[in-house]
Amino acid sequence: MDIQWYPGHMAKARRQLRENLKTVDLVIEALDARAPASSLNPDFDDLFSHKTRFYILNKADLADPNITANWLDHFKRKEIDAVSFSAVSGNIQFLKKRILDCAAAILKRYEERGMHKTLRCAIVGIPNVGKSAILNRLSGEKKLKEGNRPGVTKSLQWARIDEHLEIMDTPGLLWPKFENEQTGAVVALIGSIKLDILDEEALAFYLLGRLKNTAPGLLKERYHLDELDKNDFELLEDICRKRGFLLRGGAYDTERGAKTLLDEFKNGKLGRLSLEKPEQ
Ligand SMILES: Nc1nc2c(ncn2[C@@H]2O[C@H](COP(=O)(O)OP(=O)(O)OP(=O)(O)O)[C@@H](O)[C@H]2O)c(=O)[nH]1
Repeated sequence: MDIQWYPGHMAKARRQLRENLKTVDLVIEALDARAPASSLNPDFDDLFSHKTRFYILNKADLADPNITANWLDHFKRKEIDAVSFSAVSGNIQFLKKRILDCAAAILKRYEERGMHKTLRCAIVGIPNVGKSAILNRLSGEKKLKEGNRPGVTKSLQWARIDEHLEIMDTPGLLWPKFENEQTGAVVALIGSIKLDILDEEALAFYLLGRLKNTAPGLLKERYHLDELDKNDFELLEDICRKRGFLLRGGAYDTERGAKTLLDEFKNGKLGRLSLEKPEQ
């Protein structure tokens, strides 16, 4: 798989974001807790080099909780303020407090100057990590459109959370070229690239290879597989057999099998799984 994915609207959104940065006190970077390394846009180091940054490892409900805890330790050691969260089930008051705590020094400076200023944040991240979902939870309203596919948010938009906090939602931003195939595959697996531009079967084989090693029990259980000691194509055929995915003439519909495996992983149907550990 040779993945290159940097559509024009992202370049435009990046430009607009840069132009609006003056009005932003704190940058909140939403990562996918299942893949904090690959969902960390390396371009942000340059874009936000002069800003205070705060990481939210979102979709923690889908990730392995022990591995997420290791990631939080990892960021703490690097002196990066980070929190794990689930926009589906997380405690929103806790998240709000952590954001305000992270910006305490900024707020103190405003106070010292006699300004009682609302904290202005931008929430940024690669597509589909849950930026709009987090914002909707924070504001207590479903103001912003969400969708389990990349590219739902198209423009910058401010949302007032309360008298202390305003947050700007931003379109998902990737970077022009993935440094290796693995990053591209992981970004695709968490749903941040439109899958129709990829070879879905190749991605499904990659996922099967990973799951065989990291979560054999969950894989067997979900697809009622008796044994995993086979090549990835045979495993995909086994999944098709168990699900009854057959083409006319009796051949296995591996395209459908691949699509199903990828969708079920993306939506957390296989259980709580992480694709990356900090020590890797
Ligand atoms: N399970 C789970 N699903 C989540 C969570 N946060 C968001 N989602 C789902 O993930 C999908 C993407 O969420 P969005 O809020 O649209 O993501 P986004 O980062 O704004 O996406 P773009 O507009 O493409 O940049 C939606 O289907 C959400 O309901 C979470 O913490 N847990």
